[in-house]
This record gives sequence, structure tokens and C-alpha cells, in this order.
Amino acid sequence: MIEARGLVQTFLTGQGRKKTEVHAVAGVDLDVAEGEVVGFLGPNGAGKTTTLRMLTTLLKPTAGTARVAGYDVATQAVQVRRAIGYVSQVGSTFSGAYAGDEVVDHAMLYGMTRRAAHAKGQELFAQLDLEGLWRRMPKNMSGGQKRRLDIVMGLVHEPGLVFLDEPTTGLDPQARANLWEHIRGLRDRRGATVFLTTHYLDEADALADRIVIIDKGRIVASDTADNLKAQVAGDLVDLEVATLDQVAVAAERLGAIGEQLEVAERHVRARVPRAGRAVPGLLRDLDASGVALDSIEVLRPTLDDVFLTLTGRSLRDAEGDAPGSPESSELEGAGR
Ligand SMILES: Nc1ncnc2c1ncn2[C@@H]1O[C@H](COP(=O)(O)OP(=O)(O)OP(=O)(O)O)[C@@H](O)[C@H]1O
Repeated sequence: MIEARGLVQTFLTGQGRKKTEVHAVAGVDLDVAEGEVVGFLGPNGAGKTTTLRMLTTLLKPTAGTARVAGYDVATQAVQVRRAIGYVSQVGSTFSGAYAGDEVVDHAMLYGMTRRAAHAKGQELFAQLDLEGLWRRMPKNMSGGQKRRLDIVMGLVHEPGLVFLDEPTTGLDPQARANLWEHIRGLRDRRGATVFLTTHYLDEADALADRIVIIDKGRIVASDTADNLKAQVAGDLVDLEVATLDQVAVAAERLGAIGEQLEVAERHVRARVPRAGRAVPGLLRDLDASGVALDSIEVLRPTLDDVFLTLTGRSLRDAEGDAPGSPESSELEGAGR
């Protein structure tokens, strides 16, 4: 559904002779199969939106090629646009008509009949908690309502490939959960392909079949969340040893199966790949060595751990790095 090779976008900023180059996207290869939900994750300014704008034909690549839904983004932009849905970060522009009419007009532009557009629009209004707002002008809606209306506009013509740029930013938890359900439904019920950008780690974890991480304009990882966590970070095993004199032996045993060993008083920690399998043997080993434990904790790595291992920076810290990125971070750690 998406096949990009060596995509590059270089912006020139500044005036006169003081022009500087911003390498927003610095050579991206991407392959997205039909029916996949791909989460495109990265800190502010990593190049997510710029990549999306090239894939949706809104921005001409400085270099590289991309085929989207079978069409070339540079030479077949009209065909690409007809085949996709796109919900941008800034939202849709509305003409000043009622919300429902905006949706119907938009769908008819894509060739739907008025009746079909109306039915699909009403269904989406119900699913996205916009019931009762069909005859409300978008300018008189709350931020969250307008965001959900954007999403209706992106989905109403039932595209087989949907691009969502930070779809749940600004939504309350209930609306986020509804939207997640809806995005899953797009794939499960209609076999749609979904490419969404986010900097909510829990969102990427919950929704995406595959996670592609971009940092400073380059793809640094692409795999399922589970594989990324297993390969890159390892689980954190934290042993609380019963007495201080047994800490050294515990550290030696844990160190034999793990990495990044740390000792803090009676706690011995290390990262252990697939700890679920390794821990039973470790416990037998400790027992045989006469080490008694007060507790043991096994923590699954987070996507932030993955990012940290790959780039040496936490996704949270990286949020402030990018030129021109806002100071505030919208990263959310809950539920990772
Ligand atoms: N029109 C432009 N002119 C100059 N620089 C730009 C332009 N658009 C984006 N950039 C820069 O390119 C880089 C990548 O921006 P982009 O919006 O793609 O990042 P992002 O990963 O989508 O970030 P966010 O999560 O904040 O939306 C940033 O450094 C940004 O400041």
C-alpha cells in the first residue's frame, strides 16, 4: 500500500544570505502492507508530519520516490488523493455550512451519492460522539468536537488507506478510546490500511501492528511493539535480596543472564531478554546458592526504553531537541 524509497525533504529557512537548510526527512524507506495499522512514532520535529505530507502529495519530495495505493506521489497525485483519507494535524478547512452538510459535500466530491454520504456521515457522527451536532457550524464546536469532525471527514468516503496525523491529540480519554475502537474497526471490518503518527506511546502500543520510529528525519526501528521491546531493551528484573551479605552472589547470578547490572543496597537489577523464560531458572539458581529474596519484580520494557536504547536519549527528552519544536511536551507515559 505504501512503498517509499529514499524520501528526502530539505527546507530552506531564513532570509537573504543567511539561509539554513533543515533536513526534516533525511532518506526514509517505508513499506506498509495492505491491512496493516502502522504507528509512526517519534519526538516533536522528528519528521513525522513532513513524511506524511509527502506521502499524501501535499509536499513534493526533495528527493526519493513513493508509491501510495499503487500510484506515484509525484506524477499521479490526483489518483493518490482519490485513494486515501487524510486527517491532518491542523484539521480541515470548513466553508461555514452545517457540519453534516460539510461532510456530505466532502464525500460527494469523492463520488459518493448524497444518500450514501448522508448515511455514512450519520453513522460516523454516532460512533464519534457527535450526535446532535449535524446542524451545528464547525466554528461553534469545541476543540474536541472539531477534531472528531476532522476524523469523520477523513473517513466518510471509506478510503482503503487512511493517514491520521496525531488523531487523538486534544481528545478526552473517552473520545480517545472511541477513536481507537474505530481505527481498529477500520482494519478488522473493512481491511483498511492505517498509517498514523503519534507521540503517545500508549497509543502506538495499543493500536499498531507495527511501529516505525523516526528520529531526526531517519527511521531508527520498524517492528512490532513486542519485538522492539524484546530485541532492544530486555525486561527489567529487580531482585530484593533478603540480607545485604547475599547481594554479591545475587548480582553474580543475575549478571550471568542479564545486562546493565545495577546494585542499590539490597536491590539488584538487570535487563534480561525474555525474562519470563529466564526467571524460573534464575530462582532455582539463587535458591541453590542460598540466596533468599524478599521480592522479585519483572518490568516489561516500554517504547521509551526502546527509543533510549536506539538513540541514547529518552523520547521525552528528545521532545525538546528539534529546531522549531514547541517547548511543551505532549508525551504521555500512562499505560505504556
Ligand atoms: N515548512 C517548513 N519550513 C522549515 N522547516 C520546517 C517546515 N516544516 C517542518 N519543518 C521542520 O522540519 C522538522 C520536521 O518537522 P515535522 O513537522 O515533520 O516533525 P514532526 O515529527 O511531525 O513533529 P510534531 O510531532 O511536532 O508534529 C522540524 O525541525 C520542523 O521545524
